[in-house]
Amino acid sequence: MEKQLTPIKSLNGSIKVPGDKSISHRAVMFGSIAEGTTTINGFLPGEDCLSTISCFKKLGVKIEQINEQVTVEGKGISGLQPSKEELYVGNSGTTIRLMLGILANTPFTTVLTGDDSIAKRPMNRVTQPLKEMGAIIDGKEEGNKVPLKITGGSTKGIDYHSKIASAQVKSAILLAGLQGEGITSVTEPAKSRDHSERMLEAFGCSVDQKGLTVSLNAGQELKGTHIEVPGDISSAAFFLVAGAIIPESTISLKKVGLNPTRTGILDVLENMGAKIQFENVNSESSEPYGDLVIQTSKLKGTIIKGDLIPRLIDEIPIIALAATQAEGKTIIQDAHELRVKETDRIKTVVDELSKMGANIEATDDGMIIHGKTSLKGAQVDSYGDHRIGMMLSIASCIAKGETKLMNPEAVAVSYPSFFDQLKSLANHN
Ligand SMILES: O=C(O)C1=C[C@@H](OP(=O)(O)O)[C@@H](O)[C@H](O)C1
Ligand SMILES: C=C(OP(=O)(O)O)C(=O)O
Repeated sequence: MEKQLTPIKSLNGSIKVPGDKSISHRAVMFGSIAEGTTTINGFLPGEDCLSTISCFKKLGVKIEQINEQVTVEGKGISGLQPSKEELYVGNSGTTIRLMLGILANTPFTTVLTGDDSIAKRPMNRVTQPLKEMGAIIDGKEEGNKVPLKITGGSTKGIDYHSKIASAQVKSAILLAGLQGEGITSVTEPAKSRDHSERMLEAFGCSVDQKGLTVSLNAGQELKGTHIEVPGDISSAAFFLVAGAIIPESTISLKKVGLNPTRTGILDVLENMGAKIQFENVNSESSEPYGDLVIQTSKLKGTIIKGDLIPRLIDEIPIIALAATQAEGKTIIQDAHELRVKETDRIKTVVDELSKMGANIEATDDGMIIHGKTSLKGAQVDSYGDHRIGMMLSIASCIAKGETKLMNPEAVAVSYPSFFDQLKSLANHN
């Protein structure tokens, strides 16, 4: 598919961005291995989270999903049944990596696979520690690439020191450590998102957090509960940047998740000079949220590196666009992880924004952007990466002339209502 996009004069109004993707995945997963019923409100009906539902249904879990409402009838991890077919995770790294952690303790064999993008993404970051814990895993490149075949059993606790700050790695190991025997600890080099830790506690488990180490004891049972999913700050990010860079704009974003392990984008935008107001800050299901109001702002360049990176990893494509509209130089470093997302996001951001006239160069672990530049319409491609598709759509709003976006349908992975919400805020004349 392709989509013709035209410049927008201003963006004004209020929207409720869809539910948080990380929290929606976990609510379905934890509900599926819990005893009793879990109800979820605010679920993200994006393709990635629907893949998670489809995988657990194949493992025999009864799940009913109507738009943002989900009911999961959990029967405990021992209630999962072998799937007759392979589990297809689509485009979703979170689904495959966290499921591997869960399947490390099921006494049967499961085959997992995904789309062309998943086929390129490294899995040894989870399969290697899970093998050490006792799971039997085979796959391409010795268990680094799909399809992967996992036979679970009784795992043993591990004291794992991860080289990368990854919530997917941390969560997979903790989920494996919940069953079997012993204590499981994961230490990371910087703090990654802590939704699993918070939600495990909401499901009645005890999780210990000291500095960069998270530990839990095996033999804990999850109890079904109710989960309220706040809006996804990674989705809100597109409108935060759009509001800041499109003239005469004021956008109010309702009930956006404000977990401090996810709010790096707010710190960066404020640092760049963006005017953001916080309203109605509250908390539900152990996750803070609030309304955010963003106005057109004069931005300046900044440096983004170190411990900040895991707090905004998925927002870097849209931050790069903001940097093209900021006075001065923006440097993004320590972001090697971008190379192994849905696309190589250093390459796709630099290639596609360059086509639109940005002054942007790739480095090994990030990029350097010189602003402020006027962008021009061009033919650009999401390459099937939802975040690249949405970033380019926002870029088209400020570009001179028409932009043709190839593969726009990718946005449905995390934000099916993206184009409708953009339209609802847009003023073209
Ligand atoms: O745990 C999660 O829900 C996620 C963790 C991050 O990946 P890594 O764990 O690979 O950093 C992030 O990029 C992804 O979109 C969602
Ligand atoms: C990297 C992402 O997701 P995942 O790893 O779950 O595919 C993302 O949503 O930007």
